[in-house]
Amino acid sequence: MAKMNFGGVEENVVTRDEFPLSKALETLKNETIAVIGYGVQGPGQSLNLRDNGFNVIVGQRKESKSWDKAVADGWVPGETLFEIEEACQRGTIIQYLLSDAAQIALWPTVKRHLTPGKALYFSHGFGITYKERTGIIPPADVDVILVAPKGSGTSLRKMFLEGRGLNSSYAIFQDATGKAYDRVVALGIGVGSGYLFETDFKREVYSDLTGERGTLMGAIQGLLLAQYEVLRENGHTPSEAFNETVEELTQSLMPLFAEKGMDWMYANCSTTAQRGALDWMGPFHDATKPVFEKLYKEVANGNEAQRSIDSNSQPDYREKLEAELTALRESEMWQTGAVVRKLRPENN
Ligand SMILES: NC(=O)C1=CN([C@@H]2O[C@H](COP(=O)(O)OP(=O)(O)OC[C@H]3O[C@@H](n4cnc5c(N)ncnc54)[C@H](O)[C@@H]3O)[C@@H](O)[C@H]2O)C=CC1
Ligand SMILES: CC(=O)[C@](C)(O)C(=O)O
Ligand SMILES: [Mg+2]
Ligand SMILES: [Mg+2]
Repeated sequence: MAKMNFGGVEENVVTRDEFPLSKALETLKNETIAVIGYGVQGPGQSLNLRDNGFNVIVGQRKESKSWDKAVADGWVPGETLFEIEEACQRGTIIQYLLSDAAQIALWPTVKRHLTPGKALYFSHGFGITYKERTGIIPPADVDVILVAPKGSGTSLRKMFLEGRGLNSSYAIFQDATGKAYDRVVALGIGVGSGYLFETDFKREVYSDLTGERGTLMGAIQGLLLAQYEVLRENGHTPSEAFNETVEELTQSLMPLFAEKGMDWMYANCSTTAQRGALDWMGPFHDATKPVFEKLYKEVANGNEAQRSIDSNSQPDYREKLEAELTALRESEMWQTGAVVRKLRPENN
């Protein structure tokens, strides 16, 4: 494990140099990795593992679109693709990648097949951390481990195919076999992680729920919408409002701070922009910090988890989410976005 200095703070990380793919393959050579669920993370992780040469099978409900997708991706029914229960029985490592709500429903099935020495793997600290609400309490004689890619399974796969890697955190909740560390790190490398950083299940889920509700998804949606509305209410065209709010951000400025940091973005903008942005950073920070504090509290007290369990356990949760996403897609702002994307020269 390498110690790295992050802005003055030392952390344990695992890099591909110190734990290469060859070592991961050797570590897991006698294991059957059963990836349960073929939604977003399932395809990304299982396909990367397969392409990396691991012994991997998929478990998915037969009467589902995801089953058909798995077949289309080359998983063979009866050989590498099974009903969930059969995959759990065959796997020595069970990667539990159903939606967090479905993990509660299927837990009795999975638990039956957690015989001594197997490993139970999560990509989210949810089920274990909120165990009073989920009922997910693994037997004591299995390893319980986590690799949480910090991004969508779609990006995990795309970046793998581009020869890149998405960073992941890893954690060990229970080391029954003495092999949990090697197993978790080998799996983290195998699924296509960039580097791995250490966490525990609770810190993973608290930070993840905060991040996706915050800057990664919820906060950015709210922030962009607020600016777009103000520009529109003051007579600016959709084209101007969208370009000045979203297109310039994703196409010009975000790539700059992705490449070399926020200061690099500043250095490549006008001194007019730099002066104004540095001045307005403060008011935006002060206006949003209390919202982030409230959000973190709601995560830590379990309310956010309960809301998610309650809504995503309803039989029609997919239809309800889809209706909300349709409304978002059909809003003026994102209809404008569709046209703006179509007008990108590379899309013509
Ligand atoms: N979506 C992502 O990219 C990320 C997800 N995660 C975590 O990975 C895990 C999997 O998440 P996703 O891939 O988003 O899951 P998902 O919402 O795409 O669902 C995965 C699978 O669950 C199955 N499923 C749903 N309800 C079911 C039921 N009642 N019975 C049987 N199967 C059912 C679906 O058929 C689907 O194949 C979760 O713990 C999530 O928090 C972590 C990082 C990113
Ligand atoms: C993609 C990711 O890591 C998220 C936003 O946390 C999730 O999909 O749960
Ligand atoms: Mg996440
Ligand atoms: Mg998440």
